Amino acid sequence: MAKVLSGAGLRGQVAGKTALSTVGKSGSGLTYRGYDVKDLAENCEFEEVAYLILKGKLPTQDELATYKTQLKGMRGLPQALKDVLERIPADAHPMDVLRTGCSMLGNLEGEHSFDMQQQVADRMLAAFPSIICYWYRFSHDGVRVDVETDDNSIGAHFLHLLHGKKPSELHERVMHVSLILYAEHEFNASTFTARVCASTLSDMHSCITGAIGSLRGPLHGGANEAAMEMIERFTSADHAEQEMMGMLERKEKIMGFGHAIYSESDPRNAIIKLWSEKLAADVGDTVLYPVSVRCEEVMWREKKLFCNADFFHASAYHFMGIPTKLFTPIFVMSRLTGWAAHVMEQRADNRIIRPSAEYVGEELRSVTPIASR
Ligand SMILES: CC(=O)SCCNC(=O)CCNC(=O)[C@H](O)C(C)(C)COP(=O)(O)OP(=O)(O)OC[C@H]1O[C@@H](n2cnc3c(N)ncnc32)[C@H](O)[C@@H]1OP(=O)(O)O
Ligand SMILES: O=C([O-])CC(=O)C(=O)O
Repeated sequence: MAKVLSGAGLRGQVAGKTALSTVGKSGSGLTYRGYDVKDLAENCEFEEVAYLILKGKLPTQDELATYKTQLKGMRGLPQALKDVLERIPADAHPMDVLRTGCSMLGNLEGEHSFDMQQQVADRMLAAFPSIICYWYRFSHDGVRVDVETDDNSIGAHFLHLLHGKKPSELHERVMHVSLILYAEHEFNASTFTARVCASTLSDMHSCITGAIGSLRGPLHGGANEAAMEMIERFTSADHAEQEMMGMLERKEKIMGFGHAIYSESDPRNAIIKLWSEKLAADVGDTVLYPVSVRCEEVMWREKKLFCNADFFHASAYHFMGIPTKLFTPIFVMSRLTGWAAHVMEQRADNRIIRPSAEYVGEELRSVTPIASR
């Protein structure tokens, strides 16, 4: 059954054109520049997909090697940015840290001309894991990490900085898959934020800073953290079922379920679920994965609501030892590619985005002098 795409929230309204992705249109559900996300997640590294999204085609072996070398060389952070990160308290939300980090980078290395847009996007792609881990390790462990690692991928760079050691092959592969799944999703709220900002001919850092703010909310990217906070309260699958039934009765919103566009499933879920299962076996988990599966069963049985991309990401990240509050920043490290490509697409065929509002306020009236009010 197709989802009714109308009503509030601009649902179902075409707000522009894109050649970047299709959501819920083709049989496969999600495509990036014509490639099925499942195909990409099975056969590619994240850097190949970033190249596809940002530069328009899948790279050759040589192009990929050059791109990865280029990104590796851009991992360092200017001292002024490190100084700012060191002043942000440990109890700040990491999404706020990234928002500030991105904005500060824009002050230090601004996009002075749109000719710089590719280079600016690549720089952010390389620097965001450094920003988040530099702050996290300094504020939590008192360590000033050397962010210029020689890791072969963005995911490995992130895990290495976070844990102080190179990740296993399994963890590096899961990071590739996760970053691929989160990379691009048409006119979702954060991407639309970036495009609105781009439509004023603003700079890339402003567009991305705004998008980070939109992604932070629990109805969007923040749902993976909210899902984790929920599932870790459940001690068994039966306990999960009992609690979920109560939440549904109380008409509470359950994070990690439902979608604005998809009607029956989110194609990213089956992929990350499989990796979560592998990671559960790897760490010998007997609680969190069965709890997650039961949540999925209950929500479908009771409400015909399905897991979106965020739900099984929660357990997968947890099994890799990633602290919950860093879940949504990983989403940023990936979606940055989609945001930046949408900014470029908007700029290439721009008209300022300025919709109209239906006025529901007072009729015209005159001002009563202040002494008589
Ligand atoms: C990567 C991502 O950003 S994916 C989305 C991540 N967000 C979440 O997981 C948050 C939880 N989910 C939600 O809040 C919603 O499903 C959204 C924001 C994703 C989509 O919102 P909408 O398009 O407005 O949802 P939709 O129109 O399908 O809702 C239909 C009904 O199902 C309910 N519903 C939808 N999702 C949920 C949920 N997760 N838990 C409980 N009820 C839900 C709605 O409240 C609505 O009920 P109503 O008609 O009585 O008001
Ligand atoms: O498309 C949406 O509304 C939300 C989403 O799944 C995403 O941004 O990945």
